[in-house]
Amino acid sequence: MSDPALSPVTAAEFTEPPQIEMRRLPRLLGGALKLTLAAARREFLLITALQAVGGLGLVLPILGGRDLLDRLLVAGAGSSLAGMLLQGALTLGLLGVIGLATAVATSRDDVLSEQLNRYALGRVLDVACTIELEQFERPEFHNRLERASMSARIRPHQLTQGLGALTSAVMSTLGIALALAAIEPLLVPATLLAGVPLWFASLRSGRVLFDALFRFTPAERERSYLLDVLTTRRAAKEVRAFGLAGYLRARWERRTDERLAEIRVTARRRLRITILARLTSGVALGSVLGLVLAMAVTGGMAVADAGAAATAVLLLGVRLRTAAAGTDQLFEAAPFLQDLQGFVALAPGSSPPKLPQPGKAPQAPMSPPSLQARPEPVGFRRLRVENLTFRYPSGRHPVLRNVSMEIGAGQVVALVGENGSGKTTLAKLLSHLYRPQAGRILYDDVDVTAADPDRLRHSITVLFQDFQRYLLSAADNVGMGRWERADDRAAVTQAARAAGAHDLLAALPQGYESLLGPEFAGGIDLSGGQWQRVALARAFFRDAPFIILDEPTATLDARAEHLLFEQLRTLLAGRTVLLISHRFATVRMADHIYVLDGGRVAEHGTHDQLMSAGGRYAELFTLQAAGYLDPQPRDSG
Ligand SMILES: Nc1ncnc2c1ncn2[C@@H]1O[C@H](COP(=O)(O)OP(=O)(O)OP(=O)(O)O)[C@@H](O)[C@H]1O
Repeated sequence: MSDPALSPVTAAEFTEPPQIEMRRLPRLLGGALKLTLAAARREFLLITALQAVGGLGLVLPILGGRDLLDRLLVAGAGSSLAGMLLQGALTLGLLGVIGLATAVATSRDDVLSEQLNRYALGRVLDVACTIELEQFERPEFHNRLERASMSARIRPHQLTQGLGALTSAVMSTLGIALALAAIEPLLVPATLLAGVPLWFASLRSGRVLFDALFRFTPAERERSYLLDVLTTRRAAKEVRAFGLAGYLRARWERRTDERLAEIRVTARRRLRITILARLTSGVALGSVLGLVLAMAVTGGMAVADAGAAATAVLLLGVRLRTAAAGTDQLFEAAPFLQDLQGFVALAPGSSPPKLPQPGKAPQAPMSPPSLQARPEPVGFRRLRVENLTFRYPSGRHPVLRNVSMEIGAGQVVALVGENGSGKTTLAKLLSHLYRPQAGRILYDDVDVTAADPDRLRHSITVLFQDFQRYLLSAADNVGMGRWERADDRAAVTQAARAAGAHDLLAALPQGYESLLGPEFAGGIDLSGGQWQRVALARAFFRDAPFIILDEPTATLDARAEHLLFEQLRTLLAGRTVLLISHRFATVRMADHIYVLDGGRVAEHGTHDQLMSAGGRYAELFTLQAAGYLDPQPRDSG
């Protein structure tokens, strides 16, 4: 999705740091300004106006000060004290107003920061939620995602701070320049020239920082990963059981040392740039002050004028520094924002999923789940797969080669094969999570290989081996199978019953409202098999006509597994089921069985046909069955 506020400068794959060219800067800053206005128009305009008041207001105290000095020197003791006091009070009053404007601007800054953060992170989420799953297989995508997430958090705000500081500095510079021009116009361009080295330094320094962080993204991701392993509950028990904490910690420390070294080098390079720029700027400013002094000494300028001019030149110097601090921020943020814009441009045209409206009755596009009902399959009466070939982006060889199969609506088809033979991958293709490089998927002779996957997935349920454990309420864990009608408590309970999870969930302290997972206050953890029942309930609750179950009973106890498969036919009657399982006792009840071997279909048929064929299936079946039989008595002879 292209966001007008984040229109891409370039959406190319950034394997190299993007180049920021001077001619692109106005466009980039314009884009960033649009982003700010889209995210927080009111807050931004208010803050900018206050900063402008703060900046422009400086001119009056300077001119007021010069007037006071003039009166004192010219009129001496004869001048009116009351008039002078009034003028002094006015000047102080103005300084107060300026201070107030600045204070209010600062106080609104936190809100602005949060609004920008939300908006920019929202655009990052637009990409993360809608981009094809395949991108998550690519390290380059993760590098970009990491940078975009980091940039979204801090860079838009940094940009507005830079813009604010610059606006304020430009306004006050303008004010002081006007005051200086009233004294001696020549001094204005001479003083402003002193700002040029600072401006170039900002540009260069920002670039140096971005290049360093760009180079460091993969290492930084590794560091974050190690931190994650060391700090999350998921990994904590294995880290302890294997005594890995010290080893992993040392790796994290090493990566951190490398990062620190890189940051030191970068900081030194940036410091060199800054020192050089400040020296050049300081010399230029000193020369202007020398000129003022010379003019005063040679009588070219009155003493009061020279005093005010010197003050104005010094103040201008300070303002130029403030402006440089602004441009520092601006040019530091610019390449990161360009990178972010490129990432945001990756979002496909589809809109992000709609969120349920609080308090609004959820729409129910599907009929309430009635697991005993026999709805006609929505998608197909016959699904055909023709010569499917698929390779993962990071893989060297195809994982599936010329796979062809057929599934009739209402059938239970099983996929078996050894570890790594491609079963889960085929399930991912059939649920339209990935697109094959070759071959077709046909619904009743209609090629749906390139159809809108979101629409197709509406009629599919997939329960993966590594299903999610949502740290939400038990009811949510089930209801998220079809969030649009997650409030339908009767249906949630029905799905939980079908999956053998109802008694367990009803017995929790707050029943279905109990929070699952102990990471949040009041949360309760479940056993592996109990979690699997909840995941199965979620799959049932989805109530889709085509159900893909990848090892749905891997962690269920023998009784639960037996019960489930006893009931499966009844529970899922009328639905098409693709069942992946290593348990042949389960597989044998399928209408048709496909055996995968090294990414190819090695054989297929009914259990009886495959057993009579005496091929791979018969071999695996017999091997497993032998494990349940009494061992052969040892030959004592
Ligand atoms: N995301 C991935 N990127 C690269 N290769 C992958 C990816 N996922 C799986 N593979 C590879 O694809 C092959 C098939 O994996 P798949 O998960 O489909 O096998 P499977 O038959 O389901 O195995 P299992 O019985 O162990 O679940 C394996 O060699 C695996 O290494």
